[in-house]
Amino acid sequence: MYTRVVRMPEPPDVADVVAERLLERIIDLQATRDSVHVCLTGGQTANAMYERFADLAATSDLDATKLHLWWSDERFVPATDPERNSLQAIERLARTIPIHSAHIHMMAAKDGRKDAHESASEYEQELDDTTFDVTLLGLGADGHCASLFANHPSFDLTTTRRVIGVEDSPREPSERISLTFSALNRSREVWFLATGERKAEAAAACLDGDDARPASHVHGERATVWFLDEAAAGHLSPQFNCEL
Ligand SMILES: O=C(O)[C@H](O)[C@@H](O)[C@H](O)[C@H](O)COP(=O)(O)O
Repeated sequence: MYTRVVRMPEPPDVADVVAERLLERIIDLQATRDSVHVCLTGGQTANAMYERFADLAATSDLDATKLHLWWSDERFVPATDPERNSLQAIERLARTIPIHSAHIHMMAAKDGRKDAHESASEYEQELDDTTFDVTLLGLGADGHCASLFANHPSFDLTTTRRVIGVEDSPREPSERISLTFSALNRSREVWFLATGERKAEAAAACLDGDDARPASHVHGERATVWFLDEAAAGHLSPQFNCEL
């Protein structure tokens, strides 16, 4: 298992490079597999990447029938609320990619019948023993990833639950559903995406293994790759050399 940093000049370069590499990886895996499982994230950096991925996919050999999409976290709001991470990703990806609706594994929306905890249990069943081929994660300026926040009950390294309901999130909206560390770490590769100076301190701390930051505890079984623009890479220790 290795950790690598890929540094690029500007935020659009992060979107471009991650989209190209993700498409290439999925197409490679599809040559030998009936299903490829990608776990998506919310956030502005990821949204820019989904736009780019959709553009590239339109003229690629991607086989949408073999692609499964999952989410690392969701904002627990009504189904049509544009704040939903899944809606933001799907509206961008579905522009060019005809993904099977049965392969779009969204977390439940708030419908007044089940709460976030019950919905988390349902997602845990749907997840079953899935291992993600690639898990994408945004990084909060406080070092959170998915909806696992520092100094908050969601930051639980010992839970055996794989999906949890999150209340009183320090970031709006306050109710969420999140994969836990045990589910996120069931990924062959974890790819963090972060841009902007606001993320620089957290990115450096996580790469230095600061235990107090949730994102420090997420690693791919094979690889953990941090895709950063120069601003987000501004505080990294010298061992994380430039590489594209
Ligand atoms: O629901 C959410 O808000 C996210 O899943 C969250 O974990 C996000 O990925 C990071 O906060 C980074 O977001 P940005 O890329 O927008 O800074």
